[in-house]
Amino acid sequence: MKHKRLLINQRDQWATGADLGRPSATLIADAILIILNTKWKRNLPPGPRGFPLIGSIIEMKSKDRTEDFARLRKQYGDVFYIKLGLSEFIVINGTKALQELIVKRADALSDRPAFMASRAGSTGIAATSGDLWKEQRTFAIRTLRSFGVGKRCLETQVMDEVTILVNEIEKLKGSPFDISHLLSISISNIICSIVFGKRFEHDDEKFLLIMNLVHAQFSKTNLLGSGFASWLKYLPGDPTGIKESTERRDAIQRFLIEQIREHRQTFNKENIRDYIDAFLLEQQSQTSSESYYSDDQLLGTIRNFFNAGSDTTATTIRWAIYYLIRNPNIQAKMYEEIHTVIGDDVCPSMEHRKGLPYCEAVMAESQRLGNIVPLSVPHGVKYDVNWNGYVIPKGSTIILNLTSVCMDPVIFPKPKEFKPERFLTKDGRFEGKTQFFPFSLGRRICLGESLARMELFLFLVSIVQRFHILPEKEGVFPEVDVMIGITRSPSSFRFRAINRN
Ligand code: HEM
Repeated sequence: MKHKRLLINQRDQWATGADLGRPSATLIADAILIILNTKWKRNLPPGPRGFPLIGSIIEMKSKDRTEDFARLRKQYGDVFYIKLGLSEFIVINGTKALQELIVKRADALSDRPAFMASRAGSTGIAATSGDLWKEQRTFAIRTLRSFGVGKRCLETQVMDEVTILVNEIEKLKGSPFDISHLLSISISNIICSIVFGKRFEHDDEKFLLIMNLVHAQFSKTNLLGSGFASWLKYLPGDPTGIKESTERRDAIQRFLIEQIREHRQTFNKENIRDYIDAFLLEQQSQTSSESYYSDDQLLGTIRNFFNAGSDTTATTIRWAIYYLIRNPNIQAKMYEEIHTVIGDDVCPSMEHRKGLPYCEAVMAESQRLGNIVPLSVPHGVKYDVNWNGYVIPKGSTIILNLTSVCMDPVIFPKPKEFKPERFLTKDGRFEGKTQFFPFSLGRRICLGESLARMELFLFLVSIVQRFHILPEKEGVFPEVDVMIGITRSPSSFRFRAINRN
């Protein structure tokens, strides 16, 4: 009702302006009215009025888009329309609207917007749409599963990396350090083993450089900016960071091309070692020249796995460590549970998960408050969708405001506080709230979710089992700046890890 009333108000205002027919009205004013009336006739969801060419760019006042969207949501409701530059966006807020649109209207709202496809060269899984995306996603899920993803057998591989990480931390003998590099190499090694069939050492300078580029790609890339202001790349300088982002992407790509070349040289169809081999085998079996299994497609897909599979999980664990240092009582409670259920000498395994509801709650709360992918990844609209009397227009870009869920005070009272208990029932069982989607929802839901959940559990529980994690200086809690790109990540911070024995 609220939306409808607002829309009627807007219509009234616009109609009044048009009816006045002031003789002094300039050509530009006429053009504005035509554009505004066009919006009205299309029956779009309510939203700020905007100006020709720039749309409502002036509404984007904060460094953090989610703050702008929260303000606009209060004004226009859960689903609002905003034009930024020449591009049209529909921002979806709150559990109910996200489920109604992204899940129930999945057929129309599961594409990617055209600007993403052109940025990523229309290859891979994350930026593609239609039959190509469906085929590649299905192949990816099947193949990842055949290499253990979603199964218990992957646990040994993850635990090998956990053990190496814990030993590296041990070598520091409690002196302050920043875990970012160690963690990203450990986490990345898991997806590298599945995709390239190899892992990298913690002191491998070349690989560390690539990891830094991946982190910068996620924490600095302004995906929305490139959606509505791609023309800025033609201006001198690099006002939106698009050029820098493209350079990073090319450097990562050179590393990946090297991996593919090595695989081609040693490929043996009788011994399929990893994802690249599985793809090459499929490529050979394809007879049509229109095959979806092109070289570019292989590169695009492994770029998705390598990027998405490395940084997101490592960032989540860094948030969790940050919250545990700042909340010593919660850390103590988490350790107590691990100590009681697993003990200090047995390695954690996925089997322990059910017996560790408090640890589960700490992880869920770290994902919620860390809010790693605040606006998910934009979706595209395949055809006009009618929703609550409005039209979600074909060709517009959908923003899934996942922050509106993580920070919803009705689902999560006092949302800015770190309170794992909110994920526990009265009798202490873990209750993963169904209205909470850190991995997004609908057909595009993260395809690495089960791998990420396994990594989060085994890494975090192992770290807390072995070490008491403390601030760099006794009694001075770390403070971080929040870096917002595709992901929301903490700036680097140092802490001490003291062996509990
Ligand atoms: C805590 C860790 C992770 C989080 C929070 C996360 C979150 C997300 C989100 C929000 C999306 C966008 C979904 C949408 O478009 O609506 C996504 C997509 C994706 N994720 Fe993850 N992710 C994580 C880990 C991983 C891992 C480990 C992999 C490795 C396989 C992965 C692979 C992908 C891929 C390939 C897509 C694109 C899916 C598609 O477009 O069909 N992610 N992820």
